[in-house]
Amino acid sequence: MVVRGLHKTYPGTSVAALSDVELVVPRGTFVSLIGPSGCGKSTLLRAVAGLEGFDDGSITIFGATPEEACTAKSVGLVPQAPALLPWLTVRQNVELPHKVNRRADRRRAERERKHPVPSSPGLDAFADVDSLLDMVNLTDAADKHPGALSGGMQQRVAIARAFGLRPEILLMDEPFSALDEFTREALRLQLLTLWQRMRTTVLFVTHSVREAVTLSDQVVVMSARPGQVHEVIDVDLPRPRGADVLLSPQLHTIEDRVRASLQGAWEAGAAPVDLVAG
Ligand SMILES: Nc1ncnc2c1ncn2[C@@H]1O[C@H](COP(=O)(O)OP(=O)(O)OP(=O)(O)O)[C@@H](O)[C@H]1O
Repeated sequence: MVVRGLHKTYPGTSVAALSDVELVVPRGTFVSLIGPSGCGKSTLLRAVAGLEGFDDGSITIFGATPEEACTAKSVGLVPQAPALLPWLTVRQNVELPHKVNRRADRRRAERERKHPVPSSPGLDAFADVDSLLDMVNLTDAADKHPGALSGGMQQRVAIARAFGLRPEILLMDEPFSALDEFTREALRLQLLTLWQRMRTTVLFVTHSVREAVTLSDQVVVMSARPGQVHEVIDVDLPRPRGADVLLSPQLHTIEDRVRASLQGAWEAGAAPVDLVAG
């Protein structure tokens, strides 16, 4: 996925939400977006999803425009609040998109024949709902309705459903932000395990440095006013990332680099553009 020179100013505002944003998310990688509040992370994600127009620049999702990718159902979105259908069970919620869109399933199978996902020998197993539910520890809750689940469990259902559709790119907009820290940590590790099996291309918005570094191949630090890419930091930690990696000094060193970059990004955007001019 490639973003070139993206500009976006919301009607009625004077400062650009996004200005000259450049971003490359290589196929099969996990990339996080992090930055101060208001730097345009959600705007960028929504533009990639085809939900938000932009004034200038381009977005190409493995050869398609966001609108084409949306029509082809090759973009997945996991929002902050899991959008589950309350009258369906967990299993039915995960199965539903396959039932209503068999054509997208066929397109996906064709795409995966052309671009086999690396290091995913067990990928086919995850097309089946039982394996997906098992991966997110929801086997025992398969026949329950969302109302009977905790917030963390509901978000796991949404994540299983999104990965099960195997989109070309999965956009995740702070999916754990409403959860307590303990649940968040557990879900982060489950997402890490799931992703390491599936290798779906992911663009992930977060406010958590720990989350970004633990999960990602690259962390994109954004600055605000206007929203721009401040720095791209490679997370060259080995995968799979087990306890040895997650507790390693290297991980803490990268976290410190991201924190320093965030400080620089905050300082870069701290003086509002219109005040600087005055
Ligand atoms: N619908 C809108 N109309 C006008 N301005 C908007 C709209 N949506 C967002 N903005 C502005 O665009 C800028 C970027 O907002 P956006 O929500 O993308 O930032 P963000 O980095 O996702 O913020 P946060 O981390 O707080 O979720 C902000 O200045 C915000 O006020």
